[in-house]
Amino acid sequence: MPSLSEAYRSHPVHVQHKHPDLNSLQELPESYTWTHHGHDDHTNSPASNESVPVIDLNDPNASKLIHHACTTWGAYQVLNHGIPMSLLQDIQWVGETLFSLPSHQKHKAARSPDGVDGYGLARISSFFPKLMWSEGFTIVGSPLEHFRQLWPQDYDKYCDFVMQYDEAMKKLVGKLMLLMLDSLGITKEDLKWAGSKGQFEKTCAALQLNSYPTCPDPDRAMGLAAHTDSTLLTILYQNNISGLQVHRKGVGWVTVPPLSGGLVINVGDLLHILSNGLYPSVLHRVLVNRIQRRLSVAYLCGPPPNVEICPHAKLVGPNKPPLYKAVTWNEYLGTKAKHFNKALSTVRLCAPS
Ligand SMILES: C=C1C[C@]23C[C@@]1(O)CC[C@H]2[C@@]12CCC[C@@](C)(C(=O)O1)[C@H]2[C@@H]3C(=O)O
Ligand SMILES: O=C(O)CCC(=O)C(=O)O
Ligand SMILES: [Fe+2]
Repeated sequence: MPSLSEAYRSHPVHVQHKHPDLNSLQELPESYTWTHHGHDDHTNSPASNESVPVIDLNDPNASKLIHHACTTWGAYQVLNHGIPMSLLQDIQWVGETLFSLPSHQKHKAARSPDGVDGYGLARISSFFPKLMWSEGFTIVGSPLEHFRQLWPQDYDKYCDFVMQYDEAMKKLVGKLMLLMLDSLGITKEDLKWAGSKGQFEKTCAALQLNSYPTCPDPDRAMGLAAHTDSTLLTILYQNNISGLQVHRKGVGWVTVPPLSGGLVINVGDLLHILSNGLYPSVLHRVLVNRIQRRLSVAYLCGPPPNVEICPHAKLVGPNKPPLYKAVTWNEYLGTKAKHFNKALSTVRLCAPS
């Protein structure tokens, strides 16, 4: 996937590569101590019983439910999505095996500052004075070279699971894109890049495996700091351990409980742009715990290389000017690497009213 691999060439992201093995620390080092975020969640607010909607993709009202979820939360969970449970378990096993390798072995597949794939700290780390209690592995295209370093004997077994997961996710992206666009009043014929079969088969994606080891002082640590994804949409599988929270205006941080076989769908910045701000990208973060390692697998999906995303013609009009400039995913990743959470405002055409 040449486009994504080039995204950081002109904006290398320097994050500390030699970090301690989090699995062996008995105390939280100063460099991992965030100012007390006090788990400032929604429990005291009037809307405390609200949570991210759960949508059955076989529900005839799915499109309407998605519209509501995307305008209010920027996220929802899906059931009956067609991804076999066994595939979710296989990819979880790849993650578990990978992150259980000794530190020196994982570093053989380290991500380079101007590269996109490999093992390392979250690339957003460079924007924060403190380190996050997590490690990640990013895959764009084939993981073969890195997996050969990690598992010289049986890398092909791991590659197979990743390829199967990628294929299944691509199909789900097709379904979800159709539903999400339909929920905005846009058809596949309205988007040139929907592909000849209208199944969005040319979309680009990155697969991100995340591990959040058990933490000796979880209240003062941060697994993954608050961010939005740069994507059109992200499909997130979480093992059965809580930690993911989404931010809702007027409510605060709300935990997204893991559902057996469920997948979390996040609205990303490019869908925010395409929908002319109607579907705001969701701010989310991950907290850690003292008892069990948490694992997640994010399928970060964007448009094909060189496709410019701009507010869709059907969502602009005399009273609704386009709010954002046109950008390719690659250009936007560069902007994000430079401006992080201010990236969306740098591509905004007029100030929010
Ligand atoms: C395509 C991508 C989206 C992503 C940056 C990346 O190049 C590959 C990793 C993705 C990820 C996963 C963790 C959170 C995030 C903000 C990050 O630092 O790396 C996202 C990036 C993103 O959506 O901007
Ligand atoms: O671990 C999670 O639940 C979230 C991960 C995430 O936000 C990401 O990979 O972009
Ligand atoms: Fe994310």
